Parts: sequence; C-alpha cells; structure tokens
Amino acid sequence: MNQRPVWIKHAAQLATIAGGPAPRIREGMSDLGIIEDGSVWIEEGEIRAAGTTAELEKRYGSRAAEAEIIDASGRLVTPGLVDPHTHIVYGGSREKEFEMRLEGATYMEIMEAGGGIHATARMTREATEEELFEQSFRRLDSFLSHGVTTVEGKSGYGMDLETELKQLRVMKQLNERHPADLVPTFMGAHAVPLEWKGREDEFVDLIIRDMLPKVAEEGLAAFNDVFCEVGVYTPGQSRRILEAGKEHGLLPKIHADEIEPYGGAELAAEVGAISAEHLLKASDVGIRKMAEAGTIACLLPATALYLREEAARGRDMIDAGVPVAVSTDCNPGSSPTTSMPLVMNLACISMRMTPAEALVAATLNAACAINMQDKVGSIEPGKQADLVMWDIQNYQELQYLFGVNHVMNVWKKGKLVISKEGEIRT
Ligand SMILES: O=C(O)CC1=NCN=C1
Ligand SMILES: [Zn+2]
Repeated sequence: MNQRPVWIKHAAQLATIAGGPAPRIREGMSDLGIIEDGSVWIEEGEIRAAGTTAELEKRYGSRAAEAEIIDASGRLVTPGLVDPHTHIVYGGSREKEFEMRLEGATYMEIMEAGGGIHATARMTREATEEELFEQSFRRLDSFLSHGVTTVEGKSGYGMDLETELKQLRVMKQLNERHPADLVPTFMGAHAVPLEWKGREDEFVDLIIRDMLPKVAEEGLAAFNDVFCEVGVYTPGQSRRILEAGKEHGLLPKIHADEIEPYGGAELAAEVGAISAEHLLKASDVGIRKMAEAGTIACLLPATALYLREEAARGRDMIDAGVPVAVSTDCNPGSSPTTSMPLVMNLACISMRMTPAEALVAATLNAACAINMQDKVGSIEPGKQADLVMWDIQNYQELQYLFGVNHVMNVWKKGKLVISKEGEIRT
C-alpha cells in the first residue's frame, strides 16, 4: 500500500545540515543549516522538499488533505543520527570485567589474561546465528529509540573464518529485517586469538589468504578494520591487512592509538583509510597527516569515559582541519551503550566540541565515515526520509539537557518507527 505523504510543519528549528556530501571541516562543522518555522515534505520514503512552512505551503498546500500532517511546533527536527562505529553483533556480556576494572585491573591486563575480546569471542563462537540475531535486533531497537537510524557494525568476535562469517551473515539479515540501515565491516583482526599467540604473522597470513577473499566473495562487508595497538597488531601487520583488504575492494578503517601512541593515525593517512577510530593518544604529526589526507577521525568519548581515560583531542583535530565524527563504539567491554545523544554531550564536555559540531559529527560526518552521505546524514531533497523530532526547542538543548532521551518521533525512510507521543498519552 502506498504510503501517504508526510508533512512535518512548523519546526521551531529544522537542522538540515544541508550543503554537499563532503565531510565538514573547521567552521563547516558548525553550519547546521537551521531553518526556523521549518517544514519537510516526505513522499515514497524520500525527502522531497525542506524549507520554511510558508515556502512549502506554496508548493504543497493544495495537497495538504492527502498528507499526514505532523505539528512540530516548539520542537527541534534533525536528520536521523548515524553511528559509524559499533561492535553490535556479539554473544554474552562482560559485566564482571566492569567490576574487575573498578577494583583496579586494566583493560589490557584483562585481555592478556584471556578475558576482554577473547571472552566475547568464546561466547560469540558458542552462540547460534539466531541467538546473535535476536540479541542484536534488540540493540538496533535501542539505537532507534535514541534517534539513531543508520549503524555501522563490525565483526571481530570470532577471529576464525566460520564465526566471522556468522557475524557478518547476521548483519546481512539485520539489514534486511530491521528498519535501521546496518553497514557491515569485517574485523577479523580485532585481536590475535589465544591459540595463535606467538604466531601472529601466520595469523595475519590466514586473514589475508582465507578470510578476506571469502568475505569479499560473499559481498558481506564494505570495510576492513584492524586493532592497531601495542600488544595486538603492529603498524606493519596492520598495513599488510589493510592493503590486502583494498585488493578485495574493502575500504580501510583502523582502531588507532587507543591505549598507547603507536603511529596508527599516521598509518591511517598513509593507507588512505576512510576513517581512524579512538585516537585517544594520536600524535600531532598523526593529526596533521590525517587532515592532509582527509581521513575522518571517528571519536568515541563514551569509551574513554568508561575506561577512565582522557578523551581524544577532538577540539585540536577540528582546529587542525580533520573531519570529525562521533560514535558509541557499542561493545560489551569498553562501551556497552547505544546512546548517541550521550555521546554528543560527551563530545562537548570531554572533547570541547560545540553543540553544533557534535551534531554534525553524529550526522553528516558520521555518514561520510561509512560512505552513506548520498543517502543519509542531512535533510535534503532526494535523501532517505530518516528524521528525528526531539521534545526540545533548539539544537543546544540536545547536548545541554544531558542524560535524558529527548526523542519524540523517529522516521525511517518516511515510516514512523518510534513515537513517544503515545507513551505520554497512555
Ligand atoms: O573490548 C571490546 O570488546 C571492543 C574493543 N575493541 C578494541 N577496543 C575495545
Ligand atoms: Zn571499536
């Protein structure tokens, strides 16, 4: 049945973030394209027009009777949020490690003792495809309820071909059966499996020889990611894995300089990575090289908070001309959250980004980090009608009134998928 057109009218602020698909840098990260008394006309799942209500009255007033009218008076309307970095498909949970860290153990100590990523890998290998699908489906529901309509998901909790493929196949099913869009990344190089300790280079050979060709052949991933970290993969091993992925058409991403400074940001620029992730310990040279290469910095302030680490230098990166995106890093060990609104608030408080920059980092720049900028990330004619109406009046309140979920309505491809209006009435 054809959907009726939807007309969202009289938004106090319509943050369009319009103006071209390139990732925003410097002052461009502050340009929200705000329209006051804003209106959006949605038809067949697409945005057809965005402007003032007066402008859209002229164009669509005669068709108002056939449309579903949404009164956004006094409310903020933004593009659907985009989370460009999650480990959303995983089995089990690691709440005990949360307690261990509060008692003084470090993330890497737990991992080196066989916990951390290895613990989740055991639980993910044991889980069936159906179990992983059910658990991850609920996480996508939670993302949607926080205004997130597009999510990137990484494999990496198997680090054997069978389980890596299992995770990626679950993501394919989620993308087909859940309203949210899910963009898959292969991350067989998430850690070195315990059984390969001491034979790291042979395991890198196995990733290159056996895993990447199979993932590419089944078309299961758009990107290839590696945890370049002291005690995990060296910059040399990381380069080998990322260059091999490029040969199979998988764009490089890299978990860089998270725990120790290790030249990951420099490597990201050198291999032409679409984005580098974490960057808590990125060097000034690495930041400059990323700016020159146009590498997107995907910053994860909730992970820094959770690990009780200093957050990445988001302010310095924006001032140096690096395009910045933000993400939850949703994963069972270092950031078990689906709240992009909290991440935008932390982008301000712990990385000294402004509310406008944080919103661009969670929409257009995040969409650019997963090559989705032609479809989502801004409110412009021809893009998917992925939008959020928030129960607040302006974009600053999104970061200022923190720790609260302000979502009122979420539309995905023009369909209403979340509505808090009903909750308030009942
Ligand atoms: O701990 C995890 O499961 C996820 C993670 N990978 C690299 N840093 C954090
Ligand atoms: Zn991660």
